Amino acid sequence: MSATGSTSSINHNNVEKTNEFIADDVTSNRSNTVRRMLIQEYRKIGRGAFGTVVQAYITPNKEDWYGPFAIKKVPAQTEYKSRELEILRITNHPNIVKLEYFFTHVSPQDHKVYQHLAMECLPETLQIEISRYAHNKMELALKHVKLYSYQIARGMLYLHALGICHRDIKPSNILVDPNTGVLKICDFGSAKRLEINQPSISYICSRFYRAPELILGCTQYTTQVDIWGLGCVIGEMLLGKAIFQGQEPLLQLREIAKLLGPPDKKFIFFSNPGYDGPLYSKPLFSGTSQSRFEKYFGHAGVEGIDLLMKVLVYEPEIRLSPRRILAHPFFDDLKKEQYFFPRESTQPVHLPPLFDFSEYELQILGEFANKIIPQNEE
Ligand SMILES: Nc1ncnc2c1ncn2[C@@H]1O[C@H](COP(=O)(O)OP(=O)(O)OP(=O)(O)O)[C@@H](O)[C@H]1O
Repeated sequence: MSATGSTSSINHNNVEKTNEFIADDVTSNRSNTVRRMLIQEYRKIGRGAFGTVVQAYITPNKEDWYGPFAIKKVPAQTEYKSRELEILRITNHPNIVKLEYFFTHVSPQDHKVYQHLAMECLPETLQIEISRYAHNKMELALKHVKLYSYQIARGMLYLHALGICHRDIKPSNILVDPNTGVLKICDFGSAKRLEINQPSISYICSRFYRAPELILGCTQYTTQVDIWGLGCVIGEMLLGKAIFQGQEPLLQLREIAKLLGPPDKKFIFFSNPGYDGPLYSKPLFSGTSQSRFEKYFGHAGVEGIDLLMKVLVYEPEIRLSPRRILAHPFFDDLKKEQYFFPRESTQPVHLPPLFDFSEYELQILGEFANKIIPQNEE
């Protein structure tokens, strides 16, 4: 992992740099100090709708090197309002990607100003991890599914308590280190602090992971839209592919109805009284939705199926909250065992810290803390 904020021990001189420039206003997110620094970029590690992400090291004096960082570059002035910097500056949690430095720089290519966010760098995304297993016709071990799902829920517990809704939960926005089992939520480009009675746009979130109320055009949604995304991500880890693959926006609801059954008319009305799209009110399968969950997610065991059935529900108020998810028996194994086996490894590795809750988290958890923290850690 990265030697962030301190001198890097990694010899990156034998890796070929792709770009180098000086930035005058590099602000440290930890200390708020502003310094002139040299930035050396090594390779592109991501490209998204709004910008590119490169791996880079930075130095104030060419002797002390910091990094590697993942530097996300996004145009500084656009019509689209990104609250990413604002949100990353206030978050501090083991399951949220850490912002280390930020600065602006004019691109020599298009002469536009780009915001640069230098974050801790993790080796992979959950999307790559899932597709690697699927490609080899293998399943992600249930222990890994539990480990990753738990950490996403813990990150959400923290974000949602701050009122922050991520609004784009999907496997490519979840970073993982498969060797240590550590997971961090990234990409706060769509995130927003939701306020009661303040409308927000419903056209957010990538299609396969959109909560039903968003599909219906609800503008008074809550942070529970992220919980739907978490359910989709858990399902995808179990199945090896996205569980609801609608070919167009409104067909997405049909895919959901194929697993959950038809949406209730009341739910549709409360989501958006003006909705005039397809209702999918006829059952699309025979038998119960429980039997559908069992068919698709049988290998998640009784507890896994129970958790998914309580997370993937139409009504956001009934969908489990992050603390109820953390307290679900599906995660009991993580409390009992101390080790896991990373992919293709026969050497057990200590699980990352999962119960080192801060005072703030303990406050949010309230009486649930007793159900979540293993007895021997209290
Ligand atoms: N801290 C990081 N460490 C390692 N890789 C990262 C990091 N941050 C981003 N990436 C990589 O860059 C990709 C794009 O990053 P990000 O999702 O933040 O950009 P985006 O422009 O909002 O993308 P999208 O439009 O796909 O949501 C990620 O999917 C991931 O592969």
